Amino acid sequence: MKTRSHTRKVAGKRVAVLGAGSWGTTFAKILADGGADVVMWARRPEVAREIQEAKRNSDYLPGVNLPLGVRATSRLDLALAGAEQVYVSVPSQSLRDNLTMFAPHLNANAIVISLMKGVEKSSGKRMSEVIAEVLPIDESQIAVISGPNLALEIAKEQPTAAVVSSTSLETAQAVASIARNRYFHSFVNTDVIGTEFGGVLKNLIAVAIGIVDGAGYGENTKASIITRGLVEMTDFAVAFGAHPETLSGLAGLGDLIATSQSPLSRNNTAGRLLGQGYHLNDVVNQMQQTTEGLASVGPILELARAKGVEMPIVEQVRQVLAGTLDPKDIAPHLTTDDEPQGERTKDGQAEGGSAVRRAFKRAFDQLRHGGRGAGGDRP
Ligand SMILES: NC(=O)c1ccc[n+]([C@@H]2O[C@H](COP(=O)([O-])OP(=O)(O)OC[C@H]3O[C@@H](n4cnc5c(N)ncnc54)[C@H](O)[C@@H]3O)[C@@H](O)[C@H]2O)c1
Ligand SMILES: O=P(O)(O)OC[C@H](O)CO
Repeated sequence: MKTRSHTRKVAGKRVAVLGAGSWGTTFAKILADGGADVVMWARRPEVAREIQEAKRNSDYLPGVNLPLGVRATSRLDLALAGAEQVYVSVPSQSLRDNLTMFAPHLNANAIVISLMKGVEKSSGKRMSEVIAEVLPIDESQIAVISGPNLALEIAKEQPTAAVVSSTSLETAQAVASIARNRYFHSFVNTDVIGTEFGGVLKNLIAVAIGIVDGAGYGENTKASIITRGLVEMTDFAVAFGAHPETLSGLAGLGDLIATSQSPLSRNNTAGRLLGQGYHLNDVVNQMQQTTEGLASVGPILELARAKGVEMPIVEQVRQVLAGTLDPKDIAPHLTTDDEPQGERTKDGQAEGGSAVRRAFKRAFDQLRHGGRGAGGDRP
């Protein structure tokens, strides 16, 4: 009953999904099943044709039938004509060039939503930053979506949730009201930095988990990397202005659990192959889909260094990728040799003075005073 009335409310909202890989196609299904009028843009005409005519995308979502209402084209002008919301899902390293192509066809008032989980390798910028730089739109017209969202599970309509984040709460809510259906629930927040970095950073920890898995280690090792990995994610994101509670929400811990545990994750799979001893080039050649974590390691470590944030797990992932560390030696969170007894050797409740603790206090104060800028997952 609730679903039907929601579907009526968003029926006819014209939206575009740019990028027809596994996530773009799955997201088009989410939107169409929520009642929106969806047109996809696929770079390759044959992919657009298969979606348009057979309602299938067999390269990326084998065995999945798309809703009859999903249309597809390889012409950007047709995909973007009249679109009030534009969801972008291309590999992060191609975003800037793609945006330049999108710009002339974009409605001036459209909301642009990033579905991506990478940073630009050359600049270290988040996807929403690249969008703000290239497109002639206001910051309040930009949103990002992140969470525990393995495409194939969602394409099979297994229930999950995500966070829609925008510096404008109104924009986040407008997007959440469309990107929602009986199997996909969208929460909102205004912590764009935390939401985006959550999605980027969990990929790196998922690669680490894959490496230890491939090297033959068991659940204790993986659990300790997940736990200490979350600390690294939180320290990093908070140093850049994120709210710590966002990192313990769907876009942080939630996505970290999903990505670290699932064989469906490309990041986890790439890590496992590295852990089994394959060379990075062979792994990249073998992965036929976007593996954002591999490109994010370098820029994230550079950003971390600039802020004085320690990321021992991500650093050792870099060394495994570079071939300078044997995967069997990856357990940085457990090593205490040559370390001063300081923040790095602590776990759990930090003592006064840590960045995380200060940020928690800030966020709590903001919440207490009804601040709209808080993170976390809100209905
Ligand atoms: N697959 C998932 O489960 C999932 C879930 C959440 C977020 N994401 C994120 O979504 C983004 C896209 O990932 P995906 O899983 O759809 O990847 P994918 O590899 O399945 O598909 C990528 C798509 O982009 C196209 N493409 C490749 N190079 C391009 C270019 N230069 N210009 C335009 N299009 C190009 C490919 O043809 C393909 O259609 C990534 O940032 C990823 O982290 C993926
Ligand atoms: O397949 P991955 O590793 O890119 O992960 C997909 C999603 O980000 C999981 O939320």
